Amino acid sequence: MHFDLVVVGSGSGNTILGREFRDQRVALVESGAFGGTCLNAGCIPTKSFVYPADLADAVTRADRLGLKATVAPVDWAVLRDRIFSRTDEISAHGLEYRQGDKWPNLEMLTGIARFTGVKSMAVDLTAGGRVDLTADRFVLAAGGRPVIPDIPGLDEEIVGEGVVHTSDTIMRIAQRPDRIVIIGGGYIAAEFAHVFDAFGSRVTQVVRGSRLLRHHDEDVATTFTDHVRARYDLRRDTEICGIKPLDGQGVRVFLEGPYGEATVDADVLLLATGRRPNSDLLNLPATGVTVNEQSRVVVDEYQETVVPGIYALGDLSSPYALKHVANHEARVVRHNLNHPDDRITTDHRFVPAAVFTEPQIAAVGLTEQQAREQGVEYVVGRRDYGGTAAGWAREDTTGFAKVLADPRTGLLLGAHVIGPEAATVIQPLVQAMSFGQRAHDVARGQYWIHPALPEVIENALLALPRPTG
Ligand SMILES: Cc1cc2nc3c(=O)[nH]c(=O)nc-3n(C[C@H](O)[C@H](O)[C@H](O)COP(=O)(O)OP(=O)(O)OC[C@H]3O[C@@H](n4cnc5c(N)ncnc54)[C@H](O)[C@@H]3O)c2cc1C
Ligand SMILES: NC(=O)c1ccc[n+]([C@@H]2O[C@H](COP(=O)([O-])OP(=O)(O)OC[C@H]3O[C@@H](n4cnc5c(N)ncnc54)[C@H](O)[C@@H]3O)[C@@H](O)[C@H]2O)c1
Repeated sequence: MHFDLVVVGSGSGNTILGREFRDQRVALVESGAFGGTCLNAGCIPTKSFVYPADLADAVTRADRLGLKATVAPVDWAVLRDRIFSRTDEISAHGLEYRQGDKWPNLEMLTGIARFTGVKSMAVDLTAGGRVDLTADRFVLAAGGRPVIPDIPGLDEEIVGEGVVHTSDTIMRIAQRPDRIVIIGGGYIAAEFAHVFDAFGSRVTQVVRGSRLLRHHDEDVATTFTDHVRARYDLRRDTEICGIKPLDGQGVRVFLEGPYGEATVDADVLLLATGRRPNSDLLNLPATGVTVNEQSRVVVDEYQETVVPGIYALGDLSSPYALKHVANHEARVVRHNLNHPDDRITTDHRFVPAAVFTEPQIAAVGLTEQQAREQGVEYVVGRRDYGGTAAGWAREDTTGFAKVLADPRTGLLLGAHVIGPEAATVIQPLVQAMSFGQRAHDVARGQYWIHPALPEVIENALLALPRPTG
């Protein structure tokens, strides 16, 4: 079969195939659940667990506000089914839509794609059999998957099947675990530790280093780590020496840390030790597409690989494994496929990110450590949520906003927020950086609704010294 365009991956890749492609012969290949990670096992289900977890956590801590309240035992199955009944339906409808009458020019192939030669591909169909195809152009949007760490006693075969899970399977488990061990100190670990702790599980989190979220600004990471230590059992500077599934009784985790050797028994073990691109599944050398040291597909500023006509996007190629980045790159690729003589470039200048944990964390631009390491001159403005009326209302004692700016121009270099609704509160700073607005202009050139949370941003901006240039 020959196609004008083949898209591999139905996550962000699915958004490529708009109405402009109705008169072309196109194929969409997907090996897993239609709609990709964000819909089926990523952003959407996790945040749908995080929101009720935020509510439960707020109730548990409401006594500081003078409110006596408790959370009844959480009905995990009800929560889980509310979330997945919606996402599974969206996934099924997406697949039906692509298979249906509205797209007679589209071949929906369910199976694993791999290159067999230059611009030729085989798809091993899930239902059995194989389809061989060629195409003028390809979009590779095959995403990534969890890394399974090398731990003595951990057989990859058992991951997802009972007691050992990754983010791919943990949200669909039959019941809420009474005890969970989470390995890793990044985004996924932080978000699930919050969810399970808020729902009443006994959480033990194991990290190799001394700080959680170590790529974040040090002040934020330290504040968050201290907050977590007071909330659940955090084992820092600790190695996992082995695991042993216990017969029908969960799992035993062997640890070695500053306190010596220890064991922790749990009903469930969650591996949250990073993700890797799926580039190894595509047999890329057959078509000449290259990958870098992190196994990410190499693309230029147009999202094109070294092979003309083969584009890549999202977690497969991007240094930012974030859905808003994959969406942006997909828009760039779609434009460039449609306007080969007037292509646009990807803008990765100011990529924001948020960790939906408690307290929420959001960041954009340089951390203070990066500014120092890169020899970038900077000044800092920092203000606590507790110094604003909205912070008083919440009795907030941990949150703050911190901004870094160029001392001469007053242009923002970075922003870091930890506290209530940080992911929303930071947005004016993403805007300011994207449009080249100066810190003092942002602070004083507009009204800030009183008494609302973004006043912490206004105050942090005003805490910056006046630019000298
Ligand atoms: C638990 C979790 C929470 C997250 N939360 C957030 C968040 O809050 N905010 C945020 O911005 N990002 C979040 N992310 C990251 C976000 O989900 C990803 O960045 C985004 O989904 C990547 O989109 P993509 O299109 O590149 O890949 P995907 O959505 O992963 O799509 C790739 C698709 O390709 C398919 N595929 C792979 N190989 C092949 C092959 N050989 N043949 C055919 N099909 C193939 C896969 O089955 C998959 O469906 C989260 C991720 C996880 C795991
Ligand atoms: N809110 C969001 O935007 C969001 C949420 C979840 C995931 N994501 C994306 O998914 C990516 C993957 O998330 P993640 O949390 O798995 O990765 P991560 O890179 O954020 O964190 C991985 C953690 O695992 C630790 N680790 C790695 N190997 C280990 C080992 N062998 N033993 C013990 N610890 C080990 C690392 O030190 C680190 O603390 C993120 O980087 C992010 O881009 C985003």
